[in-house]
Amino acid sequence: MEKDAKIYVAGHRGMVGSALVRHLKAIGYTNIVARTSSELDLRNQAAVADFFAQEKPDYVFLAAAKVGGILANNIYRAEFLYENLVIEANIIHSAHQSGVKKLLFLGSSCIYPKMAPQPLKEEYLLSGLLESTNEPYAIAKIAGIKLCEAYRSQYGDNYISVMPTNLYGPNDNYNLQGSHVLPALIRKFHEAKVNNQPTVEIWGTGSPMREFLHADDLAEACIYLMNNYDGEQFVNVGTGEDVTIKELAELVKDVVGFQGDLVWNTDKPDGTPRKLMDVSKLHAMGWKHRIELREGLEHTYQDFLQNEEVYAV
Ligand SMILES: NC(=O)c1ccc[n+]([C@@H]2O[C@H](COP(=O)([O-])OP(=O)(O)OC[C@H]3O[C@@H](n4cnc5c(N)ncnc54)[C@H](OP(=O)(O)O)[C@@H]3O)[C@@H](O)[C@H]2O)c1
Ligand SMILES: C[C@@H]1O[C@H](OP(=O)(O)OP(=O)(O)OC[C@H]2O[C@@H](n3cnc4c(=O)[nH]c(N)nc43)[C@H](O)[C@@H]2O)[C@@H](O)[C@H](O)[C@@H]1O
Repeated sequence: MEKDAKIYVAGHRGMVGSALVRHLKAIGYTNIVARTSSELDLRNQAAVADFFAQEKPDYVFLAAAKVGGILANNIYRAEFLYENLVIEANIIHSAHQSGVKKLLFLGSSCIYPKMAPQPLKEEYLLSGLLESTNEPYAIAKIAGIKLCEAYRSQYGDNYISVMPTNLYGPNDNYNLQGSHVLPALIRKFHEAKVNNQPTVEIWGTGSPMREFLHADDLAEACIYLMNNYDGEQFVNVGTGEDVTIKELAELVKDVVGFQGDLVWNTDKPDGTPRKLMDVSKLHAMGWKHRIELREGLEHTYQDFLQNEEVYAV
């Protein structure tokens, strides 16, 4: 990307979008265009088309989506499918119509079959049934990958797709009903500590395994790929290391300093048993994550403490 290029970050206020804006500005990209969802509802096809016709961005990072954890995905199935389909379709098509040079679409590790071999290689896509709790979201993300492939095939558009693993970091979602596990545990252990509660409830059995990448690492990887990768094949982005939910809970308990006990609520779903990304393609290109989980957790807990009144609404 040229330093004076006009870069549109869709979803710039979100965890990933805000990390992208931070990193882009830090390395000298200052011509960044962005709109909040109240300024531009990306579900509105005509409004998106008008925005692209007016702004004509050179590059697009598509980090806008309806995002949530296992419970939200399983409850709001129609919203997760419809909103993510419409947002990605509107942006990808308008990018084509306005002549965007390059677009990076953000998918998710949930696109892979529930029981695929581990670690997950990009070629495992569509080789088996999906995890039911987030199938709508996964189908929308797979459609986004296929849209980018189809616009490249038919029109020659340079649209690439990135599949991140579970993410965490500043501006994460700390709403206990809608969030992912890591921010939920930070909030639960913190509130139990300050309120002297004897126990903290953790969902599921604790046996599923998850990989966690800090949003700052993801932002760096996305900028790296936007500047260095023009391939059709989507690319996994992760750390290549995972932990059980039980190990994660013990780690967050220790970082937060909660002294009580864990209580497992097995009425809540475990979801996919494991979804460890094979990141050998990305490593072969020369990029590797830098923030290890414990260090990332310590930074993220400090960020939570500094922004609790905003995050813990
Ligand atoms: N979080 C994860 O663990 C994870 C893992 C893998 C992949 N991803 C992917 O990474 C991307 C970013 O995720 P995130 O965690 O950063 O999500 P997030 O914090 O929830 O941010 C999503 C952003 O999308 C925007 N948005 C949603 N609906 C919109 C609409 N109708 N019109 C305009 N903007 C809309 C929101 O804008 P406003 O703030 O202005 O409302 C928000 O800033 C998504 O594609 C997600 O699927 C996330
Ligand atoms: C990356 C995301 O992965 C998501 O799957 P997934 O990792 O299971 O989503 P999470 O909500 O992070 O749940 C991961 C695991 O943590 C357990 N867990 C334990 N305690 C909690 C808690 O308090 N809150 C939450 N949320 N989980 C908890 C949960 O049961 C599940 O086994 C997909 O639903 C999304 O679509 C997206 O793809």
